[in-house]
Amino acid sequence: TQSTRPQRLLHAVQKNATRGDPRSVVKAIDNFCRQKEWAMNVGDEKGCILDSVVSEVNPVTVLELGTYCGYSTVRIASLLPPHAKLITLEFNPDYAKIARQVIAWAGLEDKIQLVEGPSGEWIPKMKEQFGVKTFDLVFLDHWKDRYLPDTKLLEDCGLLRKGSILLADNVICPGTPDYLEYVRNSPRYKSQYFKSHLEYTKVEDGLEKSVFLG
Ligand SMILES: C[S@@+](CC[C@H](N)C(=O)[O-])C[C@H]1O[C@@H](n2cnc3c(N)ncnc32)[C@H](O)[C@@H]1O
Ligand SMILES: O=C(c1ccccc1)c1ccc(O)c(O)c1[N+](=O)[O-]
Ligand SMILES: [Mg+2]
Repeated sequence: TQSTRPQRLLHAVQKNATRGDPRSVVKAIDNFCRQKEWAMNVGDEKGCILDSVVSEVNPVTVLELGTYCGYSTVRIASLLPPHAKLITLEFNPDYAKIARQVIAWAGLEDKIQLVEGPSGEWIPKMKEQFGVKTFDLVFLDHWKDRYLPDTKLLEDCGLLRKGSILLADNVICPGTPDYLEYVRNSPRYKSQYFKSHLEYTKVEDGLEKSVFLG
């Protein structure tokens, strides 16, 4: 039977990356996506911006919306301090299955909790199920029409505190116009755009970093 792209991406990790070495996993995926098959990981160019924001925030609690194969999950978790935790949400079981194996290859199971299911259902359960008070950093990278409703849900569930950072991928391509309008015009956020390119291409894209002001 024909393999899927996530399966081929996982095989490229198992073939080319060193077990327990997260940066080699990131490198192997970027090489696979540049040389063999494009895939919707945040990628190496926007990934460097992601790295700098993660290092600056030094978060203890991170929420990622949209795991896919775990590329950005591993990239973020590899920069977290010892007792920090990253919760990542993925509602496609086939993608989740691959991501668990990529995360295991990187040796980051202890820092990452992959939760299978839709963000709209799981965000309201964060406090009771995972003992989360608030998130220091949220990486939004799931379907683009969910960025705004899930941001409002995070606010309503009291999961953001003064200084929480939202970092959103793809605000230009494919684009998240309603989200962008909200975080750029709401008095409750201070936003900044980081110009870049759609992963593995020359098409313009960028990340929007928004600080919740409480
Ligand atoms: C662009 S991919 C994530 C890429 C990943 N962040 C990276 O950079 O490696 C988007 C993922 O979000 C998942 N997704 C979309 N909407 C979702 C939702 N409401 N809840 C959970 N997962 C969702 C999709 O199944 C898909 O795997
Ligand atoms: O929506 C797409 C998309 C649309 C059409 C074909 C392939 C992907 C996409 C493209 C780049 C991204 O960084 C990304 O996060 C996504 N996504 O699905 O969430
Ligand atoms: Mg993206």
